[in-house]
Amino acid sequence: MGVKAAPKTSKALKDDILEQKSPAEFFADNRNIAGFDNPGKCLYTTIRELVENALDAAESIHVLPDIDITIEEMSQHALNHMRGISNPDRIDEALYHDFESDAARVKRLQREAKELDRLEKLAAKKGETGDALDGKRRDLEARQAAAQGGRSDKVFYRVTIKDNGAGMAHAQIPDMLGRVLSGTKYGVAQTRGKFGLGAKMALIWSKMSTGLPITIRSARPRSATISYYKLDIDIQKNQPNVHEQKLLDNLDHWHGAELSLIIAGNWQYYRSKVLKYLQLIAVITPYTQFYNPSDAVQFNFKYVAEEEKQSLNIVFARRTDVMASPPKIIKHHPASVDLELIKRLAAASKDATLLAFLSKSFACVSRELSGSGRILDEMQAGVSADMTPAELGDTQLVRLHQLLHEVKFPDPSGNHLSPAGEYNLRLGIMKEFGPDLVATHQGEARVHDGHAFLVEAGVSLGGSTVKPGINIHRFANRIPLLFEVGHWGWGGSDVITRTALKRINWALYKINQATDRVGVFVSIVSTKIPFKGAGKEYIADDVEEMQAAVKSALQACCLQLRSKLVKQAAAREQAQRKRALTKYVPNVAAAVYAIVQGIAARPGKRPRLAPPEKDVIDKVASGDVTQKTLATRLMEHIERFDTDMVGVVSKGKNKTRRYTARMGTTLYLFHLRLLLACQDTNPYTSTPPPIPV
Ligand SMILES: Nc1ncnc2c1ncn2[C@@H]1O[C@H](COP(=O)(O)OP(=O)(O)OP(=O)(O)O)[C@@H](O)[C@H]1O
Repeated sequence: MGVKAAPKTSKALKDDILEQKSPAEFFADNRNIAGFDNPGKCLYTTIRELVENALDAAESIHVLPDIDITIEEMSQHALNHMRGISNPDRIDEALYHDFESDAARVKRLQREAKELDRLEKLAAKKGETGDALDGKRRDLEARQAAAQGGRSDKVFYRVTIKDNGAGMAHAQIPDMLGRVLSGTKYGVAQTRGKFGLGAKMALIWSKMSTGLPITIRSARPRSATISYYKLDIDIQKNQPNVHEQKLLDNLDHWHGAELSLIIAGNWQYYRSKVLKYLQLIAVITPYTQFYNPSDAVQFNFKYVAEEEKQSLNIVFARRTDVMASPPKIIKHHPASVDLELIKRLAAASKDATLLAFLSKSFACVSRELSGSGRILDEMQAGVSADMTPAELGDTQLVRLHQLLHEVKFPDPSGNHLSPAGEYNLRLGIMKEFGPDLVATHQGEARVHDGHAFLVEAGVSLGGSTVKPGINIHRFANRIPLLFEVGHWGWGGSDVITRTALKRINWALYKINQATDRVGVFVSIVSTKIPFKGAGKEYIADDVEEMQAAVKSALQACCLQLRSKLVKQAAAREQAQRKRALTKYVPNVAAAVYAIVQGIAARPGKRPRLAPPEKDVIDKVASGDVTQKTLATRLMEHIERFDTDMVGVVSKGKNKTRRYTARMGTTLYLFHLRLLLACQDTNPYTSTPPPIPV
């Protein structure tokens, strides 16, 4: 049998081209992973990332944050001028025409709008929020505006954010801001930042959209100098590219950081999201202020448009200086470490024995467990107590990993976390939304994957800017989450949204989820938030402990509201009852007075009466009791009866109604007899007469 000839097509056998990408290149190619989807979203996420760094920096040195945010609009024309590029006139306009005719485009957009309306109606019917469709709606509106001759010109923005935080060490600035995946927040601590990515993504976007570098001014507390840098990032090499650096005199003893960069964006369609984000930051951190205490300002937000009338200057005023206690860095809990981490910790450890390594490197490993050598005895695998961690072999490390996950260590307590606090949350909600009622609750610390987490919730009712229905506001490590609600109809699911919409029976708490203006605020803090994606936009609904914690925090708020609502309803009913009865008092007093006066005017034909009725007739005859006296007595009776009713209202609506009806009958038929007595003293100071059924 002959050997088969190799196929002629040598093309298929050529080696595939092997390429490598730096982390910066990867994130530049996949910007959406980090929340940099389109120009509008890029502008929003840039502001968000820089504001969060500013807040982290101020809180890390326990200084009340003072943040200045300025967004300056810049046309392509102005940007070209800045970059020294001329703005030539177009020679051949036809080159710029679209292939789709204007009429066809308008028709297509109308079709898309109809489809979007249909999807939104469907979502509303299912009781789902329309957040998942928000982006689509905004995108469509942008295209509609462009089709109708709106502003289609690319717009650029200079974003400048200045804080009064810890600043950065001069030598570290290039790496911190010009090397993807570098940062100071990788430890086990609750921080807004986590990945060492956000500021670099803003820089990558500025490089991709305008090619301009970022400028940085920064000073550490008590530093005599201010570091000044102008740098960009070499995306292929993932390394900073410093254009200019110098040290300036710090004459004002300033500390903090000021970052300024120019990026493409779309303010028009992301304006509401940016303002909403700042409003929610003000809810969850209502304690920020200008350094000058007389200037009670939290955020100073300035939008400078090319046309003066479109500019904005918004101040989010501070309400309190009660700052949340700062989060603490803790050690790894044994249940949270993976094999790789154990290897790294063991290799880096300088401890002389394994016992010392276990008790010093991990949280919640008590002396009783590590000190007595019980864990080491359990390890077996040839391990002895006097070995150093660096001497552990691969199999021994695997065994240690297994043991750390199998032995029941106490849970982390959660006192290293920094929740906003019920006081701050309530204040923030009151200040930003002005609701009629608000209830807040902070749950107990719970644990997921060896990391403690805490859920705080607030539920509000009313507020002039709140839409009817359930309005959900989500926070994670005190960052507002505005996007990717994770709709189950549109992929994914978010634990807060899903719990509020599907796991709470609002009617049980006397809340109408369709018509009442309900604000739901849920904040989760942890050393590890199980975010889906580097954009940190939502927390998946697959962690049972978290579902349970969110649900119980919301239920606790709802219970508080329920009792307030019941009391309010009782007070309202009481007022209504009083109004209804009071209305008849003048007529009844006049009618009764006329009858009694008639009897009094004919003394011979008076019925045989005993006191107190006889006394009344005598008093009417002598003029001591007038129509006014009767009216006053009736009013006193209504007042007194209502006071008695306060204790009855909690017995249920039907009982209250029956009681009210009886009271009306009593008042006008039976009690009249006694009213007529009209003694000098009020007859009702004694026990009221029995009420006829
Ligand atoms: N305003 C600032 N003040 C002080 N340090 C800052 C400031 N901005 C950034 N930094 C430093 O630069 C580092 C990198 O910031 P970057 O935004 O890239 O990532 P991160 O905040 O650590 O994490 P994440 O990507 O999750 O936001 C931070 O860890 C911090 O040490």
